[in-house]
Order: sequence, then C-alpha cells, then structure tokens
Amino acid sequence: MNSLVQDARAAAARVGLKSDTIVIEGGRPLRGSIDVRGAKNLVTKAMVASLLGDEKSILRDVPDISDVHVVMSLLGAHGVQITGDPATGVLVLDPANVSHGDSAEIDALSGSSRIPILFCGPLLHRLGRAFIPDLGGCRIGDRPIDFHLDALRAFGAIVDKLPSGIDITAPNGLHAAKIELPYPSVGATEQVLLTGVRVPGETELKNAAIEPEIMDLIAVLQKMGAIISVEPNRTILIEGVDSLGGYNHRALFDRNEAASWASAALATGGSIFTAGAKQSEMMTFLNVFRKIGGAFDIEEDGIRFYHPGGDLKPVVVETDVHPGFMTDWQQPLIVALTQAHGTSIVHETVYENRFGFTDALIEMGANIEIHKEGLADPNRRVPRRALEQAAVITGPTKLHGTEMVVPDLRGGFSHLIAALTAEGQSVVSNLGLIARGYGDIVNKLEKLGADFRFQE
Ligand SMILES: CC(=O)N[C@H]1[C@@H](OP(=O)(O)OP(=O)(O)OC[C@H]2O[C@@H](n3ccc(=O)[nH]c3=O)[C@H](O)[C@@H]2O)O[C@H](CO)[C@@H](O)[C@@H]1O
Ligand SMILES: C=C(OP(=O)(O)O)C(=O)O
Repeated sequence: MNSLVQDARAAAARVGLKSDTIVIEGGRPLRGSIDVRGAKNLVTKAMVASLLGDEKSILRDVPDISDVHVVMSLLGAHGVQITGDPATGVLVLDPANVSHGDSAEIDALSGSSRIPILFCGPLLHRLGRAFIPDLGGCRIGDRPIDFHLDALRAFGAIVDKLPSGIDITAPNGLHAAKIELPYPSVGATEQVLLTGVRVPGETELKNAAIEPEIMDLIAVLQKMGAIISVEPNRTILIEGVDSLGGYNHRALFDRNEAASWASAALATGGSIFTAGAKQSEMMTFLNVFRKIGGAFDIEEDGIRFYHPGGDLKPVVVETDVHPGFMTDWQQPLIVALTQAHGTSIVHETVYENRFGFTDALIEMGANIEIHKEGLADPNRRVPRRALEQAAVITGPTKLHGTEMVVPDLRGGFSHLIAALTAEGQSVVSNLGLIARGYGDIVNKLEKLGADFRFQE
C-alpha cells in the first residue's frame, strides 16, 4: 500500500467514513442546502493559538474534518486537554499542562498535515524548545519552509535541521524582529504572528499575507490579549505582551468549501445554498462565477449558487494571494469550465504542481492541455512566477464515468464533482484525502440528491 493510500485511509477513519472508496452514478444536478462550518485554514491555527494562553479557549463552528482531528491529537500529545467534539462543532482547549509529549506519537501524527510547523513559536514560549518532525499536507509542489525558519532565526531562535525533523531552541531568549517575506506566504505570516505576540518589543512584518483566515487569526489573538495592527501595504505590527489569556471565538466560514460547492452546482447544472457563506470574503470568486454565467443570491444566512440555464462562458483566471483568486478554488472551478462554451485559461501561480488532478478529467472526456512552463498572456495582472503552470480548457465536453484515485484535497473534490457531472458510473478512491478539508461529506451529498454508495 503506498503512503498516499495509507494517509487517505487514516483520514477516512478519523472522520468515520465507512470506506475509502465511493461509487457514484453521475448526471444528476445537485440541489439543496448544506451548512458550511469554520475554515480549515483558520480553525487549525486558532487551535494552535490556544497553546499561547494561560486560560481555556473556546472555539465554535469547528468542522468535523480529518485535519482538525490531527491537530486535536497533536495538542493532546502536548498536554492540552480538549473537551467537546468536532461533530458538535465546539471545542474547549485547556493549555494548563503543556509538555513536550511523546515524540513517537507526535512523529506519527505530524506527517498528516502542515500545521505542526506552527507549533514552533507557542512551544518556544511555553517550553523553551520545539521539535517538529516531517510535515504533511497536499502534495502540490515542494512546499519549502525556509521563510518560517528564517523568521524564527530573525526572532533569535537557533534552528537545527536533523534527519528526524527540526529542533528549535532559544538559549538567549527571543527578541522583536523586522522581517520581510520574499512572498506573502500564509503559513510564514502565521508563524510570525504566533511567535511575535509574546516576544518583547515591536515586531514588524512586511509583505505579509492578508487572507481572511489571517485576519480571523489576528482577531483570535486580539481576544487573547495581543496587540497587532494591520497597516497599509501588507505590513503587520505586533507589540509583544508578557502573557495571553484564552479566547471564545466563532470561526470564520470556510470560503474554500463554499467555492467548491458553488462549482459543483455549476458543473452539474444544479443549485446549492451554502449556509454560513458570506459575500465579503468571496468577492473575487463571485466575480469569476458570474463571468462564467453562474448565478448567485446573497442572503442573510448564506449564498445560493446556481446554474441559471443557457450556455456557460469561458474565462481567463490567474490564481494569486488575497485579494486575488485563491489557488484552492481553481481545481473545482476547472470541472465547471469543462462545461463552458469556448476556451478558458487557468494560470496557477502559487504552487508548481497543482494540475495533476486533470489527468482523470481528460480520461473522462475533458479537453484540457497543461503547459508546464506557464503561458505568456498580454493581459496578465499577476506577475509571472518561475514555478507557474497553465491549464487550457476547451468545452463543452461530455464527461463519462471512470475510476479515479484522489491525489490531494482540492483535486479530490474536483474528481467528486466530475463524477457527479459525468454520464454513468465512477469509482472514486482515496476519499479520505477529501475528508482532510470537507466535513460531513456523506450527509451533504445525500442532502444534495447525489446517487452514490460506499464500496466495502
Ligand atoms: C493549512 C493552510 O492554511 N493551507 C493554505 C496555506 O498553505 P501554506 O501556508 O502552506 O501556503 P503559503 O502561502 O505558505 O505558500 C505559498 C507559496 O509560498 C511558498 N513558500 C511558502 C513558505 C516557505 O517557507 N517558503 C516558500 O517558498 C510555497 O511553496 C508556495 O509556493 O495557504 C495556501 C495559499 O493560500 C493555501 O493554498 C493552503 O490551503
Ligand atoms: C493546499 C491545501 O491545504 P494544505 O495546506 O493543508 O495542504 C488546501 O486546503 O487546498
């Protein structure tokens, strides 16, 4: 069994999926309403932030996804007492007895998500040392952590790279730093926030990521007692404080999940109400959705996404950091673009290997060409990056069912949508990888009228 299959099965087991393979009879429009809970990309970080406090924290709207279970286990291994359950959406995290924990247990868990690297600052503050084994997360490129390590060094930490992981100490204590990121990395910005909040003096971070999930993490830290200001031009100032308390926070909704179901509604010709989704964090997505010919109604308690009839139109999209078009939105959207009349181009500028999932779409009948070196385009808004690639999608094409092996989280959701759009039967395996970031998937598919069963 390869390691991807092992990861997928472990993730499926964490959220209680009956099996890691699903059989789908496609060709039915998805119609109905689903709840979108807190964002994977905020909730997991807010859970880590609880380590910094002297009091209990309460996090609400937690999704029942595998990454949350992994972070719960990691925090548990470090002595954080957690009550509540992702199934009910509320977690209470008590950091009174933080410890280094059992390294074998921590090692076994770390390879399942990207979050362990964010334990550095909090563990340095609490215990004076952090040991971070190998990281997991989607295999969509090299995903180096050099910005994280450089930032930690700028705070005065000593970073030792060992064969088994990274050992971080601060024999002379940590001090405030002036840091400029080479690229507005989400994770590295969070690293600076989670470390800088308890370092004496004023830390300045330039070229910071300003994704909504970062703003919500800042809100969490402010509730704990931190002093952080977001200045113009991607600059964040952090005035370190001696101690932090707990927080009581309702997590920001998962805009990536909402965008994924929106693409599913468009691809299958259906209508999906995403309860909990909000306009302000999704404006860039909504513009693209509308340009393609999708329709949406913004309501008080959510957004309805639907195919209003007529032909879908092609579009040119460049993924980018916020407020640009998020890289995590492009894979589900590409399935909808296989149904548009004409040629669309998707430039992926954030990761160097994020079109692997299109192989299965091509096998299903989609007309997609991948340009591994990217594509010049006279109207580019995002500067070309050395690592970028482009997908050229020409539609509309009828999709037919096939066997698919999910390669990663968003690529996997695209496979699911493609299977639901296609004529005939598809068998989708490695479903657990989708459960890393999409909660309650079985219930949601049932509510939307999908025709599927688990393969035992
Ligand atoms: C758990 C989580 O929140 N994951 C999200 C987070 O990932 P993550 O935080 O890993 O993504 P980053 O924003 O850090 O990565 C962006 C780019 O910077 C590069 N880079 C990053 C760090 C570093 O030390 N060196 C370096 O070169 C990466 O390889 C990539 O090309 O933001 C991404 C971009 O919005 C999203 O796609 C992921 O869903
Ligand atoms: C790339 C993603 O996640 P992660 O950073 O957790 O691998 C994603 O959510 O699409």
